[in-house]
Parts: sequence; structure tokens; C-alpha cells
Amino acid sequence: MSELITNIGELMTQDHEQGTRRNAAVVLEGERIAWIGDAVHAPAADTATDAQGRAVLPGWVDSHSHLIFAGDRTAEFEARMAGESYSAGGIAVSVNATRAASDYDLTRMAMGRVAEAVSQGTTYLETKTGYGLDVEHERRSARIASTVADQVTFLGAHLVPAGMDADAYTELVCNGMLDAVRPYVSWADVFCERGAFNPEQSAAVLAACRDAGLGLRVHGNQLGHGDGVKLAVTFGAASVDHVNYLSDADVALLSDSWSGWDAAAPSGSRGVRGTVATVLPACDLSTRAPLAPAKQLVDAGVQIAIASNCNPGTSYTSSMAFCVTTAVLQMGLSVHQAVRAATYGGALALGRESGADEDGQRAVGSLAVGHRADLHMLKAPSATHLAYRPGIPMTAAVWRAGLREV
Ligand SMILES: N=CN[C@@H](CCC(=O)O)C(=O)O
Ligand SMILES: [Zn+2]
Repeated sequence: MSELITNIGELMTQDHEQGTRRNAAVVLEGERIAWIGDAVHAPAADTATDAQGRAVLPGWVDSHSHLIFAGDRTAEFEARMAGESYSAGGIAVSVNATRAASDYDLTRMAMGRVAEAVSQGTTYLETKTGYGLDVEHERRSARIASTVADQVTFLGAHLVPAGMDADAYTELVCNGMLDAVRPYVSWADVFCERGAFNPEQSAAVLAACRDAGLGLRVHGNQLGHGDGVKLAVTFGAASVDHVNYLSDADVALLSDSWSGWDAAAPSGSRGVRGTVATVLPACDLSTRAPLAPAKQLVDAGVQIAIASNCNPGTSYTSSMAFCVTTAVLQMGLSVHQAVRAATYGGALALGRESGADEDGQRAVGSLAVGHRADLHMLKAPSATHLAYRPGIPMTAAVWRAGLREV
């Protein structure tokens, strides 16, 4: 089956060769994009959708979420709004509720969160374990995550459970727990922060997970200055996420990590990837943290991603549009930079920005022939309306791997 989407007012492809096109059309064939060009030259297809001059973007790629949880932390949020500061300790509340929930309920709730994200234009997402924190419950979280998300990250190193020695728990994460989750995950993460895991413990987790063949990412520099960025770059992590407190040396490390990367080269031959800095605007607002310096990072040549960080503690939203709006209005990014970070940037953080037409691992996060047909049509003639009309629901239609979801 093929579908023609035509009369697209603004097609923001985030593909280097295609750029942003006016009066464009796209043909989807099965799960892939088969043709992109001017609407006047569009070929026939089995079905046609008239965009009526509206904007079309790649679907959002949400590269950082924590969707496998039960329970409610409204009281913690209210206390924060009354002046308390966020601390890692709140994670334990979600751990208790998550352990007590049935498989059925955990799965149903996670699926509901994915559906909520898709209804707002997210077409590819990662999620993490991290509210199990023992072998049985981390394995269960990983298994459930693998049924609801496109990619799964092992975050056994989220918090040291009450009553456990931090080094003994780190040892468990690196051995028995890692073995238990390994069939379900392709990434590992560590919360390298005061109140969570220190740099030595974090390094041990990253080394063990790297040796087990997992890609790496780090929760770093969220609550204060620290070693998260340094560890992430040293280990060649795909991303370091939060990055609220960065020294000049941290920015230089991230920038240097991209020195072998040519963003203007054809997709698939851009060179050596560095560590993506993932900014989490909704989390920064919900924790009243200083906003991550997204513009400074972009200006320094760092590839950035924008993600929701949807979780019950610091960022209970799956709205990537809200994150993009905030990144423009409050972090100083242009609309194009913010949309890029929430699409191509997320794909880069998940290692899915390129992919051969034939191998089934289609690229996501940008629109080009052979890429996965993940498209997001707005109720507006341009992506600028995401920031120009903050808070207004903007999703008109969503295609995920060629299937119309909204
Ligand atoms: N910072 C660590 N982990 C989550 C928050 C987890 C929680 O508080 O439940 C985050 O990314 O913000
Ligand atoms: Zn997180």
C-alpha cells in the first residue's frame, strides 16, 4: 500500500540534502518513505491525504523516558512548588509502588503513557528500567519495557535501595542484575550524582555494561557540578542527559567529542560520533533547576537532543511539543534547532539517525527516501507555531512506520 501526502505547506525534513521544502509532497510505501518532492510533481499512490498547506515534520524521537512505574508523587511535587528542592531520594517512593504493582497493571500503565506520547507526535521512543532496583523487579521492568518501547535502557544504577551498602549494590548491578536484564536491553545508564552513584561506582557500572555489549548513556550534571560529562565522554557514551551544571571544561569535552563528525556529509558517512548532550526542558521547569545551556552547547558544536524525561518525579509529561516550545522560548534555541534536537538529535542519541534502505533498521528522526515513515502533521502552516502558540495542541496527524496513528 502506498499513500501520498500532498499540499504540505512546510516540510521540515531535518535531512541535510532535503532541507525545508515548501509546497511539498511525500509518498509512503509500507513502513518507508518512497518519494519526496514538489507537490506538483507528486506521483499517484493508492491513497492520498491533502495536508491543506499544513506543516509536516519528522515524528518526535524521545530518547529519554522512564515509563515503567506505578504510584503517584503529587505530594513531592507540591512540596517542591512550595520551595523544597528535588533530591534523588524520591525515587524510592516509585520503587515501592512499582514493586507492588502487577505485571498487567505496569504494562497497561506504560502502554497508556506511550499512547499519550504518540497522540502528541512521538513516533520513536526509548524507556528505562530503574524503579525495580532488585534483580527480579529490574528484570521484570526490562521485559515490560521491551514490549512497549522501541529501545530499552537498563538503569539499575538509579538509586541505592534503602538498607543496602552502595558498593555492594553496585556490584549486584554489574553482575547478577546485568545478566538478568541483558536479553531485554540494548543500553545502560547510571545516575552519577550526589545522593545516587559516585564517580567510581558509576565508572564500574559503565565498564561492566560496556563489556556486556551495551551502549552507554549517563544521567549527569543534573543537581550540581560533577563528573557525569567527563565519565560519559571518557566511556564514549552515546549521550549524557540533563547537563544543567556545566563547566567550560565540560563543554569543551563535549565539543571535542564531535571533532571527527561532519554534519554536512551524506547520512551514514559523517564520521566519528561523539556524546550527545540531551537537554530535558520539562524536567528543568518541574524541578526549578537552572535551564541546561542548550544554545551554548549548539554554538560550541555539540550535537544536542531534546527529550521528555517522562517520569513521576521530575518530569511527568510525555509532551515533546511542550519541550520544544520551552527550548525555544526559554533556552534560546531557534525553532529549527529545537525541532532538530527533538527529532534528528534524539535519533543520534539512540544510534538510529542513519540506516540502510535494505537492512530493516531504517533511520528515524529525519525525512528522506528509505527512512522510516514517521511523520507528524501540525495544525499550522509552519513549525514556528509550536513556539508562537504555546500550549495550543498542534498535532493534526501522526504516521508511525507508515501507519496512521492519529
Ligand atoms: N535523575 C534521575 N532520574 C530521573 C528522576 C527519577 C525520579 O525522581 O523518579 C530523572 O531523569 O530526572
Ligand atoms: Zn531520567
